Amino acid sequence: MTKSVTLTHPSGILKGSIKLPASKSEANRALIIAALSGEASELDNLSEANDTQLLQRLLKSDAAEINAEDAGTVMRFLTGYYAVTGQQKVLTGTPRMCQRPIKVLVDALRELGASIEYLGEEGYPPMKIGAFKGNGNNKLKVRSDISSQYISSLLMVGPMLPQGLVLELEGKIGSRPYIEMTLSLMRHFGVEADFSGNIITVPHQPYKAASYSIEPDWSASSYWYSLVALAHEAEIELPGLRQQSFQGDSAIAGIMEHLGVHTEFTESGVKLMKRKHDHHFSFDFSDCPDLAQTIVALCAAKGISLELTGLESLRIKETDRIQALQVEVLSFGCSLQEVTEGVFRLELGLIENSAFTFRTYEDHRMAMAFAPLALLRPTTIQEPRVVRKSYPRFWEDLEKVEFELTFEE
Ligand SMILES: O=C(O)C1=C[C@@H](OP(=O)(O)O)[C@@H](O)[C@H](O)C1
Ligand SMILES: C=C(OP(=O)(O)O)C(=O)O
Repeated sequence: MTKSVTLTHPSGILKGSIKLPASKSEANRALIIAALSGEASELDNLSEANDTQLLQRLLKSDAAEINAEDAGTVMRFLTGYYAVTGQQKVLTGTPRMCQRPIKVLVDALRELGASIEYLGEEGYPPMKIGAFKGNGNNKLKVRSDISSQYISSLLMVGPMLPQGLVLELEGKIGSRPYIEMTLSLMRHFGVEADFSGNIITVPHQPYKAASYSIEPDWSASSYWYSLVALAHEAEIELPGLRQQSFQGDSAIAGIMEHLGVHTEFTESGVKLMKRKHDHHFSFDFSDCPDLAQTIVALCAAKGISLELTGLESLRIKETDRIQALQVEVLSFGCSLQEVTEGVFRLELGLIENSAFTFRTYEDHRMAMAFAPLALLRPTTIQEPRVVRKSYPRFWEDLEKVEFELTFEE
């Protein structure tokens, strides 16, 4: 197992065109919908991300025990899929996955007529899924302030239910663009759905086979934005990204106008160029939680004071991301504190270290958010293999723009 990678960049000048991995969020929805449609859909540009490769394998597997590893979408989407198609499966994951809550989804599926039994702690994987008695209630109230993945999982199986599905979302709607992405892909595969106020209605109807080309991953693009912001000079092209995207993380383009990167949308994708940055930035990450780590690392490095809200879901992701950030920003002499409920402030410090070392907490985004700092100092990232979850070629792509990498076994 590779222990660490140390990165340096001799010139600080970045030029090149990078083929990003495809979005694992889009891919994993398209795979579930294609499996539910029962017809052959043509999915182009499926992600090489482990989360997508894993779901592809699991959907073909007839094993009784299914391991979703550390992939939230795989765990949540397969729970809905197996429950409503009545497949008898034991569904488990990594030790961390077994600490990520799933009660809201399981309660909703049980009301719809699913039989699901917890094999460990109530409310958490592993679970045993059994027969589906599909005459349950189809009008449900569901909390939407913990994870949008529960809602997406329910929506995708909605058209298969005898009476369809009506969801009333309760509480704040976190990660809303991911719910919209689910509905957009469902519509692409021929079903109608309505999202008005906090009510989502999905009538009973068949999915239709369709072809779909998965867009490159806007979340992965965020690391390239950060690299451009930290470089002396830069011109980076990211082919295939679309201005009209299903992905909420395309918000990175607007955010980075404040933090030192201008985006030009071209016929073939985007071109990133350096520009002046603000000295203070405030942002609500409720719609795009996966961008928070990139922005915290970048602002700490560039000395941009930062106020963040909408971080509630970060504590139950691959790691407790707030805690991980609080520890790692100490390398810059910075501190990340909750100043009033839900409001975090990054207090700036002095960068005194001659080199950086960052821990990654089994979280791909910790590795990729902090790697760009190698443009300032030699930077060591521990457990670099974590990137395989969403962006397995991340280290090779850095080599393409002349980073020098030394792996330690
Ligand atoms: O539906 C999806 O594809 C995702 C939804 C988000 O999770 P939450 O809804 O749990 O915030 C996001 O953080 C995750 O990376 C992918
Ligand atoms: C939170 C993430 O993934 P998931 O919840 O699907 O494991 C992520 O990729 O940042």
